[in-house]
Formats: sequence, structure tokens, C-alpha cells
Amino acid sequence: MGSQWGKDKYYNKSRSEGYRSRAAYKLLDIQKRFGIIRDDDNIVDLGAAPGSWMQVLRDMTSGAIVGVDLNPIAPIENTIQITGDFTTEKIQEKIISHIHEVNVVVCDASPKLSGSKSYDQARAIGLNHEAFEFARRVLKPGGNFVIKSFQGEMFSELLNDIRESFYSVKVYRTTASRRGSTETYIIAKNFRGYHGAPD
Ligand SMILES: C[S@@+](CC[C@H](N)C(=O)[O-])C[C@H]1O[C@@H](n2cnc3c(N)ncnc32)[C@H](O)[C@@H]1O
Repeated sequence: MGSQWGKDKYYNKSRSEGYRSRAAYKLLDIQKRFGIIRDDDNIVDLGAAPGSWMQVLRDMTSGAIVGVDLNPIAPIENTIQITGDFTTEKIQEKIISHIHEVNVVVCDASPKLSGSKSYDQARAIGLNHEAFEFARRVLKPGGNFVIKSFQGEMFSELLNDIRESFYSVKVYRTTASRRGSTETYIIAKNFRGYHGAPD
């Protein structure tokens, strides 16, 4: 198998350092560059399975951490795991019931790929919008939001929407992303506050 999908250096590193997936290094890289998490932040992690971002987050903050995924997340000490679809009202209410004030929302969710590029892109951006709306609803003013997206159709529209809600927004491709992937992270800092649903 070639290096694009094979067991690359991040896979091996994650095994030896006890992380559940290589994705851990993406969040570590983002934190190093952008300092999105403070040491007492309460955090919601959307699309969190198998849980490597939650492992990283647990070392970054003493605050509450709630992770949600369609697939069950094996327990991580002092965190809450929810199984379900974060785009539904029921699961969103469940998340909120566990966490008093949300300082940071991170979202590494991606839909299952169908193989059709434009269909997959539309679904990914649709999921991004759902995560963004949830973040707008729960974040405290001044809070931060990090989301995985994919360069392509409708990306710039999503980015513009996020720019309207945060004072600082950057687009970042981590060195831990696989070569050739269009995966891109949007790092949005300093939430302006919720002013109702968009038009
Ligand atoms: C790349 S994985 C996340 C890896 C994770 N950040 C980690 O470090 O272990 C993407 C996850 O998004 C989840 N996902 C996709 N759509 C979702 C939805 N609507 N609700 C909850 N989870 C979702 C998938 O089940 C999958 O586990």
C-alpha cells in the first residue's frame, strides 16, 4: 500500500504514544499554532470517535469535555461520551445538559464517502453548516471554534458565514493531514455572540 493510505509515520507515532488515531497530531498542531484551548475551557467535540482528540483535550484543560459520535466512543477518564447524531435536536439537548458554559467547539466530523466527489463535498459542507449552527447556539461570546472542512464547492460560502460570527478566522492545513487530501481546518477565534438564526 502506498503512503497515502498506508500506515505512515503518524500512524506509528500514535500507536507508540497511546493515541487512538493519527488525528491526535492534527489537534496538537492546531493548538501549538493557534492556542485555541485555555486550561479551564469547557469543550464539545463533534464527531469524536474513536477519541484521540478527546485524549488530547483531556491533557489541555481541566474543564468539562463532551464528545459525540454516531459510533460509540470507548470511555476516557473524566469525559462524557454521547452516541448519536449531533445534527439532531435530541442529541444537541443531551450535549447541553452535560455542559454548563461552552468555551470551545471542535468538529472533526466527516460523512461516510460515497465515491461521488461532488455529492460527498455537498454532504461534508452540509455537516459543517450544522456544526457551525450548533456552535453559534452554544458558544459563549469570546469562545473558539475549530472545524474540519474540504476545499471545493461551497467552501468559501461556509468560510464567509463563519467570518461573520468570529473576530478572527484562519484557514489551516495541518502537516498531519494525509498528502493529497483536500482536508482543511477553519480556526475561528473570539465568537461575537449569538444574534439569532441566519437569514
Ligand atoms: C475522522 S473521524 C473523527 C476522529 C476523531 N477526531 C479522533 O481524533 O478520534 C470522523 C467522525 O465523524 C463522525 N460523524 C460523522 N457524521 C456525524 C454526525 N452527524 N454525528 C456524529 N458524528 C458524526 C463519524 O462517525 C466519525 O467517527
